[in-house]
Amino acid sequence: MELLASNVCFGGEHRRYRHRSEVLDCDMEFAVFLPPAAIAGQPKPVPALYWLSGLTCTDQNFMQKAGAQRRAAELGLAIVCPDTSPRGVNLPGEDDSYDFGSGAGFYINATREPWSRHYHMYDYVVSELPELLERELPLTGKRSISGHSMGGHGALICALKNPGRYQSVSAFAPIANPTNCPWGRKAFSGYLGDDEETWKEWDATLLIPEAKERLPLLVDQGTADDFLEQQLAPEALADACEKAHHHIDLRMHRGYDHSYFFIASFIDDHLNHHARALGLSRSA
Ligand SMILES: N[C@@H](CCC(=O)N[C@@H](CS)C(=O)NCC(=O)O)C(=O)O
Repeated sequence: MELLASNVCFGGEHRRYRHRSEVLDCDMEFAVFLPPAAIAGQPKPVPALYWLSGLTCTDQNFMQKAGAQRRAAELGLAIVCPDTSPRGVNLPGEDDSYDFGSGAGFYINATREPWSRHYHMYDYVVSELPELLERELPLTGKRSISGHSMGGHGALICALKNPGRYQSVSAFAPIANPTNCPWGRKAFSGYLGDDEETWKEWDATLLIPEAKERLPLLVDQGTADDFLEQQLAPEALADACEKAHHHIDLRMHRGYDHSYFFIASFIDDHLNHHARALGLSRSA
């Protein structure tokens, strides 16, 4: 992997890299924050939080706007931010809308042509990227996962579908029941085709009853989020959890919207949640 940039930040380092992804069949860029412990004279391997961003984002939105580095540096936690879709693959229509194609990979594996040639973001974030980073960087191989909106849902399905792979999971304003909202239906019909049966394995709310591992879900949602009613439906996820006795801490925050101002306001709670599960000693 090729180092594109690095910035010292709270005694740690924010780095951007480019690499060739085999599962996406294109070059990808991603960002990593390494806490001071991982870059000191004798670097000590640290666990990693994978952050999946939402529609229109790159690896940079979270790194520049969430303000997560201060607490991550204190905790000794690395943060990995992948991009949100394959890039530069020149599929017809890939840049036509903000909620499909570039910037909108939905962290699923497309099965429908032409998207199936590149759009395997699920395999990328669950397997290829961690395998690469755990080879190349001082990471322990212990992982947690979180994200926002499309990426909040991505985090939920990555954890629900892979028992034992993550120590903890959380989400900000996830698209909680994508088979039942316009963003999700557009993406799933485009990437998976018209047979809605095939959509079910990619919907967190529908995966809850079958979940093999009972990781508690921490979900934060703003009440002034413009997408809350039409797209996000956290109550569908909470209902599914209640029926299946799956623990969920759904926190509704009055007045907060869908932006990174909301994420920045509560990111420390999420970092502490993950640090506890990862056994980091300075966790609150
Ligand atoms: N129509 C909106 C939807 C996109 C949107 O709100 N994206 C969220 C994730 S779903 C985001 O994180 N945007 C980038 C940012 O705020 O930095 C737009 O294009 O601005």
